[in-house]
Amino acid sequence: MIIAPERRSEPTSTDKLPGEEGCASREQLEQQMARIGRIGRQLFEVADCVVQFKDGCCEFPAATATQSKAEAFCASLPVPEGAVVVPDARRDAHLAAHPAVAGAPGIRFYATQPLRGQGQEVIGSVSLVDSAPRAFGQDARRLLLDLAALVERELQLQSMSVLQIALQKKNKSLRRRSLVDPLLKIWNRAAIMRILGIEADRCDKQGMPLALVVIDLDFFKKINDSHGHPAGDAVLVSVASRLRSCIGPQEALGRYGGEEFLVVLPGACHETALAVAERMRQAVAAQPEFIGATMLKLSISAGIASTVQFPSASTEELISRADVALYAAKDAGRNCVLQAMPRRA
Ligand SMILES: Nc1nc2c(ncn2[C@@H]2O[C@H](COP(=O)(O)OP(=O)(O)OP(=O)(O)O)[C@@H](O)[C@H]2O)c(=O)[nH]1
Repeated sequence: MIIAPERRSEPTSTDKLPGEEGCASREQLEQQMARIGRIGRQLFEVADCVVQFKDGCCEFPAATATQSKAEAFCASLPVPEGAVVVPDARRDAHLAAHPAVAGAPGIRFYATQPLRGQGQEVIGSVSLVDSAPRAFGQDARRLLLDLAALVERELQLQSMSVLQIALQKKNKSLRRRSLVDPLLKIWNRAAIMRILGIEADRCDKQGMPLALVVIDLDFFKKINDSHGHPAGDAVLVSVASRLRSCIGPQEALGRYGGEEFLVVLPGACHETALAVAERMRQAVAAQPEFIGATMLKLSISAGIASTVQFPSASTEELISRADVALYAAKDAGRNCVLQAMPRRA
């Protein structure tokens, strides 16, 4: 499915395509971890429940400047490979001399459960800290294991979100590539036709006119023949950019064929379309193009058709009417704009 982007005139990398919503952020993860901390505190009736991660293990900060005393205490200890329970830190050979145990804030109880990544590697821990010693039986140990599993599950969801963001980015870039002409950076034929269809429906429903302009570069073959295809490409790029500068954000410019362009002007009657096409003609003719030291005078011919003149015409018929006008402009000597005329009965 081709999706018509919101900005019609100039497809840029900032154009938002539908379905490009964001995913879970680091801020969301921090909120989830804070929630786990609250659950842990309530569940175990401890002063603190700290979730922390080893450096580089996830988006969550390993340590912050604003960490609490309990967080600083947990961060100062190595993350163990298995569960550790210290009912009274004063009686623990490793912790008794720790400044946060020997001095303020006087930590007594400490229990920690490692968090594991999908490869079973230890990536962090969930720890309980309290200022009173306490017993920590099998049920409590089981519950702490469950809490750790909950955190691990949240992290898995987060990494899936990160994957999803990467896929969305890739998808967006693929979609963009399928809509934009790689050389001229304007809508390609499929995209401009899709835009024309959408705008024609919208204008019809809202009782607005719609006009289109078909444009062809004059004597382009000569440029290719005399200066080579790459020089011809450069001329096309410059012409596309000049044409694009003549339209507004709700109007669309696309490459209809080799050196043929289609401009969709929603809400425009044929006078407006004539003015736009004339502006484009002047923008191309006003300044010559240089290929090295060689100066090239460029010009375009254009044909216009609008639903004001052809109220019941399909989009295909409008294009074909504008095409006829374009060929009349070529016959009239080129470098001019003509509008399609309804046939006389
Ligand atoms: N360099 C380059 N040339 C292209 C591209 N697409 C189409 N062309 C060339 O555009 C030229 C179009 O030639 P013609 O259809 O004869 O038209 P023209 O020479 O512009 O003459 P008029 O339209 O009658 O004024 C052909 O030589 C194509 O090869 C492109 O992407 N790059």
